[in-house]
Amino acid sequence: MKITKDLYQGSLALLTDFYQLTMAYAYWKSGKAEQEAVFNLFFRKHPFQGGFTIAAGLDYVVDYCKNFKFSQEDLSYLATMKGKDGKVLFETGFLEYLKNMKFSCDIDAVEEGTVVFPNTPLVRVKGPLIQCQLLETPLLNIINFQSLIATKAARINLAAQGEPVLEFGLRRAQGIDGGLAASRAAYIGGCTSTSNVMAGKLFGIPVSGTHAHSWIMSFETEMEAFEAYADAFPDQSIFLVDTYDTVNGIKNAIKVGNALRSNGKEMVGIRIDSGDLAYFSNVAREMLDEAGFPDAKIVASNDLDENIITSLKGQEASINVWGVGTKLVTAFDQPALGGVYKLSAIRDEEGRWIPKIKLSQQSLKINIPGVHTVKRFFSKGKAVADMIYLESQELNPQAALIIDPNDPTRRKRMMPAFYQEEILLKPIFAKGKLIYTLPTIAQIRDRVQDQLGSIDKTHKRLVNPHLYPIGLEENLHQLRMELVLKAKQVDNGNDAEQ
Ligand SMILES: Nc1ncnc2c1ncn2[C@@H]1O[C@H](COP(=O)(O)OP(=O)(O)OP(=O)(O)O)[C@@H](O)[C@H]1O
Ligand SMILES: O=P(O)(O)OC[C@H]1O[C@H](OP(=O)(O)OP(=O)(O)O)[C@H](O)[C@@H]1O
Ligand SMILES: O=C(O)c1cccnc1
Repeated sequence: MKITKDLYQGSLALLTDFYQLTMAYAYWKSGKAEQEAVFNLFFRKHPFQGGFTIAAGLDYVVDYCKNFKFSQEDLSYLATMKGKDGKVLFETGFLEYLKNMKFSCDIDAVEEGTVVFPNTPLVRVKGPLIQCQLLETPLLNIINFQSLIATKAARINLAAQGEPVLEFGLRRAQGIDGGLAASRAAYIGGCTSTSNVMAGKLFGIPVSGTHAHSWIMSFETEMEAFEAYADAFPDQSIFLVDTYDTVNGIKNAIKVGNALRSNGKEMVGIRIDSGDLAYFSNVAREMLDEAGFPDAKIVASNDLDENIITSLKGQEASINVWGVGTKLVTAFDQPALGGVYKLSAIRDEEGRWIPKIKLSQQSLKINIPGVHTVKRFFSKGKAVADMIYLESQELNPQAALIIDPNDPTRRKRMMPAFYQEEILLKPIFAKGKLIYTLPTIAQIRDRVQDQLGSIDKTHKRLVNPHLYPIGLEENLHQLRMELVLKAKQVDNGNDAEQ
C-alpha cells in the first residue's frame, strides 16, 4: 500500500460496514431497494458531560453524497467476495444495479457550526431504502468525529476566555484523516490556527507554530539557538525557554529580544512547555515587563485541556496563548460521540408514510418515529427550547406543548407569539441535487461563536451544566407512546405463543 497514491483510489463507497452491503443486496433481492424511507442521525448524550454539542462535518457529507458512486475497482472487489458455501456473495445483477445507482436522496441537515442537543436530528436522509442504508456508516463516521472535536475545541476556547488557542495535535492524532479532520473541526470550534500544514493547504486554515527542543539542542548553547532563530525569523520569533533552565531561558530570550530591537525588530514572545505553568508564566511576565517587553506573548503548552486551562486561569497564570494538541485532537476524555442513524418511517405501497419504532430495554434508546424535523424557539435572541415535531403536523399557533422524550413529566408550553422560531433542518439535497450553498470554513467558525452566544451561559458551564429543554411536540409524543405500547403488545403476544 502506497498511502500517498493508493489510499482512496477516487472512491469512498466501500468505506462502510460489510453489513450495509449485505443488507443492500438483500433489499435488492427482495424488491425493497427503491422503497422510500427516512433515517435520522442524532446523538443521545452530549460529550464530555457538557451542556452543548457543535454540529460539524456537513461539508464532508455533501462531498461524499455528491460523489456517491461505486468505481469499477470497488465492483471488481465485491465480485470476488465469497459466501460460506464458497459461491460468489453478490450476483452480477446486483453489482450492475450498484454500478448504475445514482444518488437521489433528499438530505436535510442542521448547518455546520450549529449548537445542537440530544435526540434532535442533525441529518435527515429521505430516499430509496438501499441508498439511505448505504449512507449510514460514512455519515456517522464523518459527523460523529468532527462534531466531537469541534465541541472539544469550543470547550477549550471557552476556558481560554477569548485568548488564542493554537492546535498542535497532528503528531498524536488518530491517523492521517483523523489528524486532518481534527484540525478542520478544531478550527471550526474556535482555535486560531493549526500546526498541520496539510490542513492549512486543504481547508484554508491559518497555520502557525514556534520551534521544538531539538532546535535548541542542535546548538552548543541556548543563546546561539535563539540568535540563529531570530536571524531566520526576525519578525516571528517565539523562543522555547525550558530546554535547560526556564529562568535562564527567559533571560536569554530577553537578551535576543534586545538585540532584535536594536535592529528595529520585535520578538513575539516565549513558550513554556514544562514545569508549573502558573509559576513560570508569572516569573516570565515579571521579567519581560521589567526588561521592557510588556507586549511579549507567553505561550504555554504541555498536555493542556479545558480543565487545566481553567485551573491556570484560576491561579492567575500570565499565559496569553495556549498551545493544545493531544487532548484536543483525540478528544482524550471521551474518544467518540455516540451518534446513531435510525430508520423512522417508510412509505407503503399506497404512498403513506408508516412511522417506525424500535423498542429497547432502556427507554432512552427508543427512537423517535415519523418524518420529523426540529424547530428552535428564541426569546430576545436567546435560544430557549428545541421542539421535534412531525412535518405533516398542523401546529397549534397559540401554544405548542413540548414533552421531554426521556421523562414525560418534564413539559414546557411554548407560546409562539412570544418567541421567534427557526427550523434547524435546512434542505441540502433534493432528489440527489445539491441545493445548498456551502459556507466557507471561516463562516462556519463565526457561526459557532454566534451560536454559542445564543445559548445561556449556564448551558456552557464546563462542569454540571444546566439542561437545555428539548421536547417532542405533543402529537409526536402521543404517536411515539402509541407505537411503543402497540409494539410491546405484539411482543407479549409472541411471548405468549412460545
Ligand atoms: N500550575 C498548574 N496547575 C495545574 N496544572 C498544571 C500546572 N502547571 C502544569 N500543569 C499541568 O500538569 C501536567 C504536568 O505534566 P508533567 O509532569 O508531564 O510535566 P513536566 O514534567 O513538567 O513536563 P514534561 O514531562 O512534559 O517535560 C501537564 O498536564 C501540565 O499542563
Ligand atoms: O502536549 P500537547 O497538548 O500534545 O501539545 C503538543 C506537544 O507536542 C510537543 O511536545 P513533544 O511531542 O515534543 O513531546 P513532549 O510531550 O515530550 O514535550 C510540544 O512541545 C507540546 O508539548
Ligand atoms: O509549533 C509548535 O510550537 C508545536 C507544534 C506541534 C507540536 N508542539 C508544538
